[in-house]
Amino acid sequence: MTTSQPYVEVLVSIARNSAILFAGLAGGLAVIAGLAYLYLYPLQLLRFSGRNLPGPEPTNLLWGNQKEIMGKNTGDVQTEWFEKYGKVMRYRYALGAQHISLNDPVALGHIFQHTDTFGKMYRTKRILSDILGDGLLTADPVNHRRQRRVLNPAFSVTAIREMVPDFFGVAYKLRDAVAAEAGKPSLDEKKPQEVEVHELVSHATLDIIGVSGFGARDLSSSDSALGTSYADLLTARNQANIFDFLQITYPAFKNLPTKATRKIKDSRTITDKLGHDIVAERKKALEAAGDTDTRDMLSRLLRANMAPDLKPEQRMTDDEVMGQITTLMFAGHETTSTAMSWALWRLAIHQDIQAKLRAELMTIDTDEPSIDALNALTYLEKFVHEVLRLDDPVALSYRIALKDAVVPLSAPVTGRDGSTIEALTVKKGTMFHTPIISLNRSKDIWGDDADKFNPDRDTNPSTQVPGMYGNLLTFLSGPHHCIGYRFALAELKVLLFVLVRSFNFELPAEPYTIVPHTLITMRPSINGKISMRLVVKPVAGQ
Ligand code: HEM
Repeated sequence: MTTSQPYVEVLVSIARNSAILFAGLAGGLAVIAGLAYLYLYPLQLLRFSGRNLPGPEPTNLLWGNQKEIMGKNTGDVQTEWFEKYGKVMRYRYALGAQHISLNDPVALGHIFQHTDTFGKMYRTKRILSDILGDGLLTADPVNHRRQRRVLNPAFSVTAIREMVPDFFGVAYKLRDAVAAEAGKPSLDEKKPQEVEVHELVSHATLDIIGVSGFGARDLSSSDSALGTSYADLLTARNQANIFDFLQITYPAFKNLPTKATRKIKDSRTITDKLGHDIVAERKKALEAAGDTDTRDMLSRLLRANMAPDLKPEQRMTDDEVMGQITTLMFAGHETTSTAMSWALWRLAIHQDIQAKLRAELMTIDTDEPSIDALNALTYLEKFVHEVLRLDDPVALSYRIALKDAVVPLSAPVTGRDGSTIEALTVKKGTMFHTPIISLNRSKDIWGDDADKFNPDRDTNPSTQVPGMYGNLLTFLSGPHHCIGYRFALAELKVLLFVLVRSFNFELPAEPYTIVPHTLITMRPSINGKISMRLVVKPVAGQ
């Protein structure tokens, strides 16, 4: 026996044990991978009620079709798929999630109408309620009905008519800000000065919601504590990372203190405190004899909430009232600034349309027409409609079946197995992906030139769409339809009236690629940064 023999034995034994360990690990991993595969694909598919529907095959086991969806502008890939597979299809999201996606007006109308059967998804509500609190966007169906009833008078035709002078006040400030930027010398002498219009418009829409929403002037100013804490909330939301998404999807990650959640929590504390002060102050103003400045939405809401004929159980709590402040800022600010920026972009591309619109606006002989006078301008109405059709700021919505249900269809579809599907029978938990923008761009509804920007098109197509406005789903339909749609239309018209009479909007000499960047709204972006830069020239004689 040599002295090296024990070492050899030890080495052989280590190698044997390592091999066993390695085989064990590899086996364990194979079992996990097998279970993951079963979970990600066959099990999810088996449980899914839309498995017989046509649709694209998943291109990746883990991500399903999500990479193709994320790789294009929102709604574009779905629009292509609807043309290929029909108005009702299924596709797969990350981690095996199966979605039914619809472009059928009858099915969409049914889903948006029946809010007790088809609700908002938990994760969407969770993102929003962390930021906004207990407002209309996040309320469950029973509280939603109660809140909506109290809020309705604040959005009536009369209420909007009375708010329009405040819209003009902000619009003329915006005009001055645009003129100041346009008048600055260009940093590059070969190019005319460009104006960052999205930022300026965004300040204006925040100021409009501040003053018309709750009598708070200059929300966009850095001196406004509420405006600043709200801006911090949005920044934190935009900085959310993979851990934040895990928190939303999997409750186990709920208490993980990420940078974004900490920032949201801190800003919420400030926003809540300021919101409380605003509510207390508006209540006091309402109770004070002779108070006349109560045309803002919060005052109207409080008045409706304090009405003697409203039963105590129908009233909103103070927290709910406060939740409406952030909800209105959020729902009413980014949406309209996005629509307005895309409107200016369309004008810059189509100089003929801009000239025609300006000619109509110039026929008005006052600087502050009433909303009725603006509504009588037919080309302005057609232009706004076309922007809201093609450049719809809220391009997508989601719903989940809260119970087993049957969804009617406008026409039968052929299943993968060749059978005819007259109506969709879905199980509780089925997720619906509803790309609003695809219906707005549907060739079946708007004709072969549906992709073309054409304000002169007939806004009354033969297929009726169950939307609140102009056969579009832009403001959705049913009990959750946008409560602010009249407000938004009036605001867009006032801003266009002031800006287009004052300036000509043009594309930069070397146009940038401006693409929609979707995070709830489809804001314009240049090279990944939210932005829209245009050349702005004063209109002669103005
Ligand atoms: C062009 C501008 C706007 C667009 C495209 C738009 C679009 C929408 C859409 C699609 C929804 C439904 C979301 C869903 O349930 O999935 C919605 C809801 C809502 N919008 Fe708007 N909106 C706009 C402007 C406004 C304005 C100006 C306000 C307030 C002043 C506002 C307040 C709200 C509120 C509070 C809700 C929740 C309604 C509910 O669930 O009952 N929106 N909006």
